[in-house]
Amino acid sequence: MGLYKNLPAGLEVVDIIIAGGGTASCVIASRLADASPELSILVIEGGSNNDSPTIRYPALFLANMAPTSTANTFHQTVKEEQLGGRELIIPTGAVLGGGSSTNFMMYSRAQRSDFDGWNAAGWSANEMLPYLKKLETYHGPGNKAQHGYDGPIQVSGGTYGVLRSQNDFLAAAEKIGLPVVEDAQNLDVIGIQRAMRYISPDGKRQDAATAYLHPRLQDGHHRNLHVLVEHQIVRVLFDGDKRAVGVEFKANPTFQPGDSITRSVKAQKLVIVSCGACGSPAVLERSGVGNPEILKQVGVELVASVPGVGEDFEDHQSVLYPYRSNLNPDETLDAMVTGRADPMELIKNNDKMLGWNCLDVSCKLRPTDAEATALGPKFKEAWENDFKNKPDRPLVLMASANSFPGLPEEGIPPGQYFAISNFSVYPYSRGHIHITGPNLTDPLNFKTGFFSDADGVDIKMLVWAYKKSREIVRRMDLYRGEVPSWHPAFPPLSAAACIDTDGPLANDVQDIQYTADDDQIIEQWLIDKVGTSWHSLGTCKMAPYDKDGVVDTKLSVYGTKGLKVADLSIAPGNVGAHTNNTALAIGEKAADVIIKELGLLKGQKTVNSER
Ligand SMILES: Cc1cc2nc3c(=O)[nH]c(=O)nc-3n(C[C@H](O)[C@H](O)[C@H](O)COP(=O)(O)OP(=O)(O)OC[C@H]3O[C@@H](n4cnc5c(N)ncnc54)[C@H](O)[C@@H]3O)c2cc1C
Repeated sequence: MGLYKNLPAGLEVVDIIIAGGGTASCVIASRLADASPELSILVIEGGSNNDSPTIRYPALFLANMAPTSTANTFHQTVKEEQLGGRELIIPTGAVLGGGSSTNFMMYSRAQRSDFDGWNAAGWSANEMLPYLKKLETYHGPGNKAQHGYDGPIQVSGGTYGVLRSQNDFLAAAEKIGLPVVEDAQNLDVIGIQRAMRYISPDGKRQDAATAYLHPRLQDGHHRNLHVLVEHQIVRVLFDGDKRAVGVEFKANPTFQPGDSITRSVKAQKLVIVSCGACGSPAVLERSGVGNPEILKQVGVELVASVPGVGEDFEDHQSVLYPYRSNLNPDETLDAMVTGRADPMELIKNNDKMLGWNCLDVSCKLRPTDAEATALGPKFKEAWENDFKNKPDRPLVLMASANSFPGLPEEGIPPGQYFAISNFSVYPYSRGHIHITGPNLTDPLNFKTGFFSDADGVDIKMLVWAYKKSREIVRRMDLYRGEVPSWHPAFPPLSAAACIDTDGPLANDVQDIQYTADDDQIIEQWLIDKVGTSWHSLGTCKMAPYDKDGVVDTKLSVYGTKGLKVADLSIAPGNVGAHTNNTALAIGEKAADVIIKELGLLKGQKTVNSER
């Protein structure tokens, strides 16, 4: 099997090197290996193999968020002045399969206007839909023409779900006029649906390493596909013609502390950087590709002046709100999260709850015109420019989770909780991520820029989301009040004050009337609490060079030869979705682009050659 912890002899020269072994990378490596058995491919992943129960069993996903976990990298930002000087922690996947191995498994696809808005030849929604279908075997409801039924990634409800809380949420949302739909993942529709997940019908996580790479590493038909784990890319190597000819890499000291040797491997045809939106800019900059001024400051010799590298960082900006409930212990993940249940026992008993991520409802929502107007003139202007005439564009995504949204060390009071996550999907704020030195150990200069938009529109998105989500929850039968320390601290006499109730509210629940003071309290709360949705993108944009672009529509890096970037960093605009699906689709599309460029078709069909 071609999976190694140390590079074996004989692999000093390959055809293609893929730097990073995450979501998009696993797709690209697998499709290229299918296209040509002669093509030698080496994936170099900084993290370990993904053979851990906390990855395989969906219900254990929060274990990967513990600060001691090696499955994620916990990037630290600079002090963000607009957030009261807070330093944020932004986790990204750091294991074979990348984010797809550690994410929360919410199945969610971008909207039609997202791909169309990228304005990139070959990447429109109609051109991307075949890739979205190719990657999945869909077990959910909806129009069959818009889903795939024989792809590597199984999308299903998994082995567990709580119908009572799903029905309760849907009914409460309908009471306030929100649209409930079968399938909000068909590119065109928004609304509230029973969640589908990257979980197989028999309850296993569907990460890209498990679904794409491992079967090929084991089937005996892909002998030229090689994967080196536990090694980090230092930089890409170029010849005098600015052609990428290989990479320098080192053992990751977390896994192999005694080895500090810098090694190199050569690529005869192509180097593909696929280290994610928080990793790819650093690899390019250490290689001499980036803004000349930044590279000069950090002592890296310039190879290609590409000022867009590391700019325009975007994420979805998020806050989670827990509520008390009358849910039963077998209706939440709280026992597992607090350590009251032993995961090893559940595994031994093949417990169905293991095939559950506790996120049962998924929502893509937008305000009415009147609600948009009530959020102030600047918000109204943004609404009219960017949302009003694009009815497929949600303002926020919301999900309901049957669990307390924290780790045991955060002191969860005993009980059964559910939580609402709210995040904005098209924020106006931008951040950046750059190196501060030429070495892997040099810290990053990373700023999310959350809530830094000049017109203060981003914060209003989350004000609207908070109020709307509370109105849904207050109409649910299982609602027993807010967990006050996790909600804005409204004064006790405010109509918005948190409550503790023994039963559901009476039938004729009226909307809370928030005062100007209440609104201010919400905004301050958001400044104090806003964090990541783990959906980083846009730092090596596919855009014209003079618009901060880093790659062209064939994913080739400007000013270089034989070098591509292929991961979520290339997304030139945000998506109204959790981002895993878009990363997988970028992988599928990138593979087709490369297969055609290298002339590997030999009678096989790529998606677009079928059209
Ligand atoms: C905690 C969390 C929860 C999420 N929840 C969801 C969800 O429920 N649904 C959803 O749709 N999306 C979710 N996402 C987002 C989604 O998983 C990511 O957008 C997606 O995985 C990004 O794919 P990528 O290929 O761009 O990068 P990644 O998958 O992050 O891959 C990058 C890879 O490069 C490696 N790497 C980085 N630097 C180096 C280096 N120097 N050398 C070698 N290797 C390197 C990393 O270890 C990683 O494996 C979540 C993400 C996280 C982190």
